Amino acid sequence: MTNRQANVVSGLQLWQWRIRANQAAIAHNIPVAEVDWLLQEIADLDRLALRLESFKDWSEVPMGLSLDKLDQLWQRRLGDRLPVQYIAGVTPWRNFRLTVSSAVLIPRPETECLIDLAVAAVANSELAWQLQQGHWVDLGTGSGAIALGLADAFPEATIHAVDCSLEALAIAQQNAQNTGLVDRMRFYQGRWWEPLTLLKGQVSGMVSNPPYIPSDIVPTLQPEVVNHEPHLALDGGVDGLDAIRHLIEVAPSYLRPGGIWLIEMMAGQADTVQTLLLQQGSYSNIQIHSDLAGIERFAVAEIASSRTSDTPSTA
Ligand SMILES: C[S@@+](CC[C@H](N)C(=O)[O-])C[C@H]1O[C@@H](n2cnc3c(N)ncnc32)[C@H](O)[C@@H]1O
Repeated sequence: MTNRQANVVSGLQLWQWRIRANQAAIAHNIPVAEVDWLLQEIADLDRLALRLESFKDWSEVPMGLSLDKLDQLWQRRLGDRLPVQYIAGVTPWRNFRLTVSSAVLIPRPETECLIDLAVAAVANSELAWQLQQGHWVDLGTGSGAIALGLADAFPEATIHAVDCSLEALAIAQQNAQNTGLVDRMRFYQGRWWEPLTLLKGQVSGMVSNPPYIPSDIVPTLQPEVVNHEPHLALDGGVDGLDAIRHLIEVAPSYLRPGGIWLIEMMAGQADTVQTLLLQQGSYSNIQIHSDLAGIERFAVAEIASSRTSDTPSTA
């Protein structure tokens, strides 16, 4: 987003644009709230000014882009279903305001739960003190959301963020700089665990939201997703479980005994993931957790000290 002071528009012009944008949103079945959210992000307008429409009388409203450019992008929202977060270039996630571009998945609200589950898993561990100050990894970091959440939740930990996309890593690093957490974060380009060989046997926790959508479902997703978000972030192979299977197999040689293994998955995958974890033989205390919509969305386990498996439970 460019400097807000570089573009100014009269309050009346912006008020007229907002009315047209609201009408178009309704006609295109897009939530009207997106218009005001976008105006808060790109113009110096707060909720009250928007609600009372007090900005209508302002001679100048500073904007991050020109009204023409804003309108062009809004037409893409309507016609191409470009996600509004890519227009604004930012999205809220936990207590962060994250930069996003079409190089990264827009971090989802349900993914926020991964951080709370990581904190709970540590709190319930006999090794809580060691785990919270050790090495944590976010595999497939995208915008860096999970890595930042971990850095925030575990102030004494070092966070290692991996992605195979250089463009995504650039965004993740920018977000780390913006939040002031960058000193405890490391970034690596590569495939899942591969760049982290030096950490074998030492990692306190792995958190990942890998691509998990079966390949034949990807084209059926809503146009905002399938036409604009990176397919590298979505496509999990024939049954959606390629990446999760790999993470189950390889993690035990990187995680320390008692280390936490935590992933996000898709509705319908929980039973298979639980079985795969059990069959692998290194995991104990396997639990499935639901998201706020009641969908079994997260799997958490720990590396058994004796490296033998345990009976699973559903939380
Ligand atoms: C579903 S997105 C998750 C992004 C972010 N962690 C989040 O939750 O919003 C999956 C991420 O995994 C990355 N990815 C896909 N295949 C990968 C691989 N083989 N190795 C490392 N990262 C990979 C993608 O580039 C993408 O950023």
